Amino acid sequence: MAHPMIAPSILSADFARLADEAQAVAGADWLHVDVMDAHFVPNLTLGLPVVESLLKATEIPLDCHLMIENPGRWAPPYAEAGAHNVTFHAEATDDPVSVARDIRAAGAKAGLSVKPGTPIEPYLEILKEFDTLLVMSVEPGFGGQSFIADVLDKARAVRRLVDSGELRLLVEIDGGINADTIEAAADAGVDCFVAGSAVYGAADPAEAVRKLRAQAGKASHHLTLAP
Ligand SMILES: O=C(CO)[C@H](O)[C@H](O)COP(=O)(O)O
Repeated sequence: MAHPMIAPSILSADFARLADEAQAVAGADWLHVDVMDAHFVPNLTLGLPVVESLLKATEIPLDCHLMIENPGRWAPPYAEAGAHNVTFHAEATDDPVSVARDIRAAGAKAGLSVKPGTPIEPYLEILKEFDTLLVMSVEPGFGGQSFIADVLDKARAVRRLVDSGELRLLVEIDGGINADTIEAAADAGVDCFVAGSAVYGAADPAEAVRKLRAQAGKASHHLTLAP
């Protein structure tokens, strides 16, 4: 049985010390990299050059979350650079399937993300083209926001399809994940938990990763897929 996966979000890290901040969470499953373009979301973070440098600085697989417009243009280079996952937003493109195929062809896992207000039903048919569904549990753009529990219905719906064998992908959640919220998300069938402030705001980020993973492991749902 695979363990619950924890993906610390570098949005809450010190951007001047990213290599050290990656080292500080050495036991994490993935390092979640928030790419924001100040258009799709009202914040600006980092882009491909920083991801290329991070790839040289850490062995942790990079989970690149593109909160950007025009992912068809910008997503494949992250895959070519060596990112493990390249996730883009359903709301940012009219043709998510071709973006997913381009990401996979460039050698990465493809992820689809949905904002809290975006229903999952219109996308269920195309999820077979993806390796990960990233359910946003805050409005994308900023760390440190409160968890929106309503989105767990989307995780439950997709988990049912995975458990019944109709889909094969990881369910990931991002936003407001901490000691108070992670068990509810795990119970809903989430496989991978992104946590920014709960990890990098802790005195010992590596210990925070271990504690969150142990807490998620207490939930009734058990993973069936390896990462
Ligand atoms: O994608 C994000 C925001 O758009 C971040 O990954 C997310 O909010 C993590 O931060 P926190 O755990 O503090 O909520």
